[in-house]
Amino acid sequence: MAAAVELDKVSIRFGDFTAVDDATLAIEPGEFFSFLGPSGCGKTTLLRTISGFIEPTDGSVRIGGADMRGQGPNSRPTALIFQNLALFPMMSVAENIAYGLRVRGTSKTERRKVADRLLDLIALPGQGDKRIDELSGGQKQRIAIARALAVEPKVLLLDEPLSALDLKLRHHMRNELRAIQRRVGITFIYITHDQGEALTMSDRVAVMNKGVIEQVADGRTLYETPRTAFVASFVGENNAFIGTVAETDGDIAQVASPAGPLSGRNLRKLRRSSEAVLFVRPEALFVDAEGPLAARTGEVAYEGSQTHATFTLSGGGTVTVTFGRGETVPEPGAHVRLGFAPEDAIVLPREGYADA
Ligand SMILES: Nc1ncnc2c1ncn2[C@@H]1O[C@H](COP(=O)(O)OP(=O)(O)OP(=O)(O)O)[C@@H](O)[C@H]1O
Repeated sequence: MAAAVELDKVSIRFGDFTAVDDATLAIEPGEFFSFLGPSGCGKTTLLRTISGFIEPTDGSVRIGGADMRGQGPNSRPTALIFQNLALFPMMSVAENIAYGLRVRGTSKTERRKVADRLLDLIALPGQGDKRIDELSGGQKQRIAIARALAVEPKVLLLDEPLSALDLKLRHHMRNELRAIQRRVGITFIYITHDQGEALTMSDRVAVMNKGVIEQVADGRTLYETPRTAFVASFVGENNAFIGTVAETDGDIAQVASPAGPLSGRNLRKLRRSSEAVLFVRPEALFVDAEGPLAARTGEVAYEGSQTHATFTLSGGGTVTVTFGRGETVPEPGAHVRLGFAPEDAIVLPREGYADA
């Protein structure tokens, strides 16, 4: 089967500015796929290119195997849901859902049937006669999804659809969206700058930085084996040590950093003298009398099952450490040494790492 959406060397330029640089990837049918990156990294531009509002400057977009060049948004098998949902307040819920069908000339009876079926799907059965302003934010969100699904797109494109909702509802809607996607079985392409959102919902995530797709992988892979310093710092919390590779030994590299020599997995096979960043996650650090890092305990925050503590390093800089239940957490002000297993740290090229 052809991929649902393929990007082949897609670049998008606005004058001299490159918003998307040489993007190549294939999104599978039925996949929940996210583009994740900070504001301005090119996510929306890429989504608008897939939906046909922008033509790529170079490269091509294929949907279901067909080249989309010259096809406008209305002739593509995609539907786009914006941040601002643009539901029609004067129409009932059912009329909103079936709006796209009315435009296509579908009969009233058929429209009602489709609306009722979609209301079941989004877990709002029998709500078709309500007015839009009688609904909660999360319900409106689901209506917008039902309205997009009514025209039976092959691919649903979602542009930060949860960003206007409060935190609790946003978390709830993550599960809802994922459940709806499983039920309809079509491809969802989701863009967000919220890594929690991307990681919890998606089969795979493309992490973007300044117009470049830096890594495409499932959430666990992004967290455990990031390919670039940007991905390591953007996905999940991480402690970073900038330095130079002093030695390599098999899969391990030692980085000379202001905090002293530190060892981690040399995933990108960096050679001696390469500029590097060693990353170690807060949960991989622990108090260790023999550890390489001399530190003074700063703030300690108890959060039930975990405790987060910050430490000021004697070589400069701070690190965050997560302690599990039952682990002894040093008192604020206490001088300790911290350590970690080299297998739990990653050494990556410094290139593109902003926090210099
Ligand atoms: N029509 C345009 N003309 C010129 N520059 C543009 C245009 N559209 C987008 N850009 C620029 O391209 C870059 C990427 O924009 P885009 O909206 O794709 O980012 P984004 O990752 O979706 O960010 P956000 O999360 O803030 O929406 C930005 O620097 C933006 O200013």
